[in-house]
This record gives sequence, structure tokens and C-alpha cells, in this order.
Amino acid sequence: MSDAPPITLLADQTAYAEAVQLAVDASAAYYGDGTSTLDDDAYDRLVRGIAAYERAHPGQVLPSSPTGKVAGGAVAGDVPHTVPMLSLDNVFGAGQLADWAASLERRLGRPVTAFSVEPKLDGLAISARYRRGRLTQLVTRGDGVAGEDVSHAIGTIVGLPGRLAEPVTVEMRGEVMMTIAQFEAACAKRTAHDGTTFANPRSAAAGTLRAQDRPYVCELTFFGYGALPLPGDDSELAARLRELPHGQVMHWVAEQGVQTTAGTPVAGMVAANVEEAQERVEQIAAARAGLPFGIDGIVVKCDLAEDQAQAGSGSRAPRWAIAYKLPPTEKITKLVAVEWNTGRTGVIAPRAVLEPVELDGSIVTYATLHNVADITRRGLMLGDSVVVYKAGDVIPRVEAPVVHLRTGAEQAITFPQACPTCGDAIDTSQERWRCVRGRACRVIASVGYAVGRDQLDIAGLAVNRIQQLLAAGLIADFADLFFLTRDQLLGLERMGEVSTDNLLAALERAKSQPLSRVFCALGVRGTGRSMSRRIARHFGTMEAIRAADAEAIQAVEGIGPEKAPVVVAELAELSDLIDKLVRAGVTMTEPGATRPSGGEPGATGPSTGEPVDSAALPLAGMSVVVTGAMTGPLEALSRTQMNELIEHAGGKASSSVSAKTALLVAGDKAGSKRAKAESLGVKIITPEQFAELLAATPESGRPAEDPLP
Ligand SMILES: NC(=O)c1ccc[n+]([C@@H]2O[C@H](COP(=O)([O-])OP(=O)(O)OC[C@H]3O[C@@H](n4cnc5c(N)ncnc54)[C@H](O)[C@@H]3O)[C@@H](O)[C@H]2O)c1
Ligand SMILES: [Zn+2]
Repeated sequence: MSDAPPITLLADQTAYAEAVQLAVDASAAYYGDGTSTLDDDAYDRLVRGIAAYERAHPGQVLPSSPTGKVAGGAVAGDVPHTVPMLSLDNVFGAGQLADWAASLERRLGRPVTAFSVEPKLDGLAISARYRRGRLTQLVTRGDGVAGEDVSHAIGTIVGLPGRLAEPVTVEMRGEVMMTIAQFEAACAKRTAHDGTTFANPRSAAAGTLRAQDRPYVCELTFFGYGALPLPGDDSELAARLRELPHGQVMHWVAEQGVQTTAGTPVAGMVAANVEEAQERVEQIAAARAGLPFGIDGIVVKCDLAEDQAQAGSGSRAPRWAIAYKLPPTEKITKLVAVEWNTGRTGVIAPRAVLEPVELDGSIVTYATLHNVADITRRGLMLGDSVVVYKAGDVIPRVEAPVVHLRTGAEQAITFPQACPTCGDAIDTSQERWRCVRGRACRVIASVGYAVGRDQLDIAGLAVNRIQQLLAAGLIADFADLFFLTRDQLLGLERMGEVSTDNLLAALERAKSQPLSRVFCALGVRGTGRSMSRRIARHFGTMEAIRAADAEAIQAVEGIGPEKAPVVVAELAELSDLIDKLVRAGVTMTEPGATRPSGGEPGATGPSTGEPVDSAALPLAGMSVVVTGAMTGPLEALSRTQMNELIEHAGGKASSSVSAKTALLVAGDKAGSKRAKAESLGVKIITPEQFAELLAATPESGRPAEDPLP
């Protein structure tokens, strides 16, 4: 079934025995002080692997196996529960939920007319015993039959009042957890105390609930999801609690002053059938990333007391409820490095480079670290195992180091001494460090990039000259360069007539650079030289590029579903700049570009020259590599310009020789590439022969730096 979750494959009995031991140890730590070595996804894969092995080898099942047991059989307790506190069985998709409901209805012999649908809160189950309205005892789930007394935590749990509204004797059941805010506060307290942090809210809650001798107190949160009378209680209230549908019991719980999910965006509700339940499941899943606390699924329960009673329970889980699991949003991985970048406003932000992990449908390699204070607060070190969080469209973030996985080889993270973009000083007076140049910092870098050799190729604009133009208020971005007047330039220090005229001539020449270079100059993230050429050739005009939506952009080779929306968004941000370039008369077409085969709207083809039939081009479909120094008519061309020539002539420029290479242009001092081409039998020609071959290319085959007619 497509809903099937991934499992860890166990090859033999030794692997099976090791897996069982690992799962038992991890579980004991998970329910104990929260210091498991595995993230939940790794644990769940492992246990599914164990279960699969046991199904295939029923004779080899170890008694210590976690399968079929509450808490994997790894925890015990000495306070008996009045009614067992069980686990929940899982489903992983709409199909499995429907199957579960169908088999439940078969068992009951009637349709289920009310399902209660609630978030599956990601914390620890607890039983809170109230006697005549006073909270007297807190007990963990333990092995389901008996738990551990954690009454010392009374008074530290928001949502679990010391006194109920009425003097009733009742057991409230629910989840103890930390909200994100409580987790942050707890980490700050622990850091101040011993310089370490908690790995995530769940393990912080587990550790905190059981901790008795900590010199600092961390606040917890409780959400109720059930209420039980004592066995043998024959009061009117007890009778009511036994008969009321679950949804109404929860109203009563809230009336007593105990927190329920009712006040949250993922409040429990009652669905009339499984389709409605599935709808609510999807709503809760969609709300997950924005919640102030963690959920790891949705619990669907029979709402009616008689349905629950008749369905009954197995030894590990009730048959009247199911956990609809959501994909994991957290994984443990390694912090490999920290990179520093100056943003558009001059803020210098650290970014974590991670050992890649798959999370919520994508591979995560980078995660945000916010700022220096955040790194210090979390006590992060290079080489740390870290918990990484990502859900939905949220930017992945490093939650915290997994302190108990440290090996001693971790190293301190070094903070930059100077702005990584411009090298100037850093203003560290606030939590967010900034380049002292502020917004101007990025402008210097982006103007410097735009005028570079492979973009607009404007000679005579070194960094200090750009700084001078910015300081004089003559430019705010690189498009402004094209509006500079001779007088303005002559007014600058160290700017004579000759340099002024050279710069103006270089600017004039730059206006005729092809679209691919103009586009590249924009510095859109993820579009370097060759990607810019591909985009320009695909769309032909800037107008067509700007009209393209993410889907249309994705039609360009090498642009995937992640990058496409980024390109669209950045182009929208650059809208004013592009308009200014158009007004300046900068070229907005790609010579020789062919109309996209689909002829999508907005792609009107190049406006200079006729659309070229690409099959008729001299290098049509050929992979061409250039090596050595160019001579003859091509002598002055850079590699980028050579690559542009190749692509204008219908070929594909490549940097390495392989069996797919159709042609090697070998200039002076061609070395290993030539030898490789010879050994592979690839055709080799001189730069002069290549120039002749290209002469057959219509109009567009000229080097890009030719002045406009
Ligand atoms: N990382 C590790 O090493 C490790 C070890 C053991 C278990 N785990 C994780 O724990 C999971 C199994 O844990 P479990 O047995 O505690 O939970 P479960 O998934 O079997 O679900 C039962 C629990 O859900 C909770 N719950 C939350 N909201 C609820 C609601 N609205 N109604 C009823 N119950 C609700 C209760 O605590 C209840 O005990 C595993 O799938 C795994 O992800 C991780
Ligand atoms: Zn700077």
C-alpha cells in the first residue's frame, strides 16, 4: 500500500538481536530522562524492522522485543493504574484510516456515527488524580499497567490546576509537554546553569517531569484528553462520565478548569463519518507548522461510550482509537559547518551546513541559526549531533545540540571578525550583528558582481570606485550606472578625462551584452553563468522570463520545483531594477534563442533577427569542450564567451571530455583534455578551424562584445 512507512531492514538474527537491544535502550532513555540516541523516525523504522523480522521468523522472537508492548516494554512503575494507560496503533494515510474504520464497523456490526478527532500531542501521557477537587497525585504511564509517581511536579504544569471548579473525585488523563516558548525558556535556564540545552521540547518535558533535584524549575503544559471516575464509584457524576460521549466529557473537563485543546487552532471535534474525520485530519495537519506546540499526528476515536466499550482494547492499544501519524518534522543529524552571509539589509546571519537528511519530503542541507546570541544560547558546537526541525514551508532550523551524543571531538564555532561580504567592520552592539555599511554592503557586492567579467564585463569599476559612486549618492544599484553623466564622473576624485571616457564607453558596450549576461548580472539566487544562458535561450526575451510562472520556469533544464518559485519571487523583487535597465536601453533579448517548443504565452521569441531553426545550426546537438589558449579570430575570447558562442551555434558547452563529447576545440598548451579526447576518439580541431565552422552560424554567431549596429 502506498501509505506504507519506511522500515529498517534486518538481514539476520544478529542484526535482529542488536536492533532489539538498541530499541529497548532508546525507549528506556526516551521515557526516562528524554536522552534517546535516536530520533522518533529512526526509532519507528527500527521497530517496524523488528516487527517485520519477527513475522518472517516467528521462532526467533526475543522476550525483550519491544513489539506489542506499551512503551516498548522498556519502562516500569510501582503505582498501579485504575484502568490501563495504553499506546495507540498507527495508520499512515487516508486509505489506512478508512480500512481501520471499516474493520471497526464490522466488529461492532453497525456504522460508527460519531468519531472524535483530536491532535496527537507530542509529550508524555500522565494521569492526574483529583480527590474532592484537589490535585493529589501525578502518575506517568509507565508500562501501561503501573506508572511512576511524579507528584513533585504539581504546581509547575500550566493547565493542570491544583483545584477543580467542583469538589469532585476523578482522574484526568492527558499529555504533559512543553510549548515552544516553554522550551526556549527551559533551554535558557539550563544553559545558565550548566552550559547545555535540551534537544527538543519532547525530551525537555520528559526530563523535566521526572527531575526532582534541579536547582531551576521549568514550566510544563498539560492538555487533557480524557476523564475517568474511580472504579466502583457509584456517584451520579461517575455514571455520567461513563455514559457521555467523549466530546461531551471533554467539555466537562474544560469546565472544571483543566486545559483541553478546545482553545487551540486544532481543537478536538466530532465527525459524523470517516470522510469527515479525514477532512479534519487534513486541517490539523495543515495547521501543524504554525502551532505553538508540537503534535505528531491526529487521534481518531469512537466518540460514543457504547462503541468504545463494545470495541474494547488489546494488551497494547485500544481498538476504538487510532493514531494517524504525520511525517516526522525532526531528525538528528550532524552540524558540519557554519556559514556567514550578509543579507540585503546588512544583517550578518549564520547558516548551519548539515549532513543532508530527508525531512518532510525534502532533503535538508542548510538550516537557519538566527544569530550569534542564538548559537551561544543553544551552546552549539561544530561536529555536534543536532535536532533539525522542518515542517511545511517553514525554513529548517536547528533546534538544539543533542548533548548526550557528544564525543569530545566537537569544536567551538568561530564568529566572523569582519563582514563576510565587504570585509568592513561588524556592529555587534545588538543581538543581530550588522555590517557597519548596512544596506550599502550588499549593494557593493551586487554591483561588483553585475559588472564582473562574466556578466556585464564593465572594465574600470573596481570595488573602491563602486564605493565612491555609492558614497556620492550617484548610484543605488547597478542599473544606475547607465545613467551616469560625464560631468558627474569628472566630479569624482581620482577620475580623469581618460578614465571617464573609458568607463562611459565600457558602459555603452555593456548595453549590448546579450540577455543571458544581463540576466546573470541580476544575481538571482541559484542562477550562475550557465543557468542564466539556459534561461535566456529558453525564453528569448526578458519580457518572457518575467511573464513566466514557477511552472514555466521549471521547463528550463536544471531548474527543479524548489528553485523555480525562488527565481520567480526574486525576479518580482528585482522588478524596479529591471525596469530601469530597460529604460537605460540595455539589451533584453538573446540572439539566436529559439522559441520554446511549447510556444507558451509570453514567450514571443527574440526580437533581434528571425527565430533560428536550431537543427540547422552548425553545432546542433553537439557537446563541445574547449581547452588550451585560443588563437586566431577567437584569441580575445574568455571561456564564458566561447561557451556562449557554442550555445548560440546550437551546441552544448561542457567542461570535461567524455564519450559523449562530439568535438574538442584544442588551443595552445592543451593538456590532459586533449589526451583524453584522443584516447576516446573524439574529433579535435584548432581554434581557427572552429572559427570557420562557426562562420556558418546566422547573425547570432558573433562574439557578444561586438558593438551594436
Ligand atoms: N526516539 C526514541 O528513542 C523513541 C523511543 C520510544 C518511543 N518513541 C516514539 O514514541 C512513539 C510511541 O510512543 P507512545 O507509545 O508513547 O505513543 P503512541 O504513539 O503509542 O500513542 C499513545 C500516546 O499518545 C498520546 N496522546 C497524545 N494525544 C492524545 C490524544 N488526543 N488522545 C489520546 N492519546 C494521546 C498519549 O500519551 C498516549 O499514551 C513512537 O512512535 C516513537 O515515535 C521514540
Ligand atoms: Zn559588509
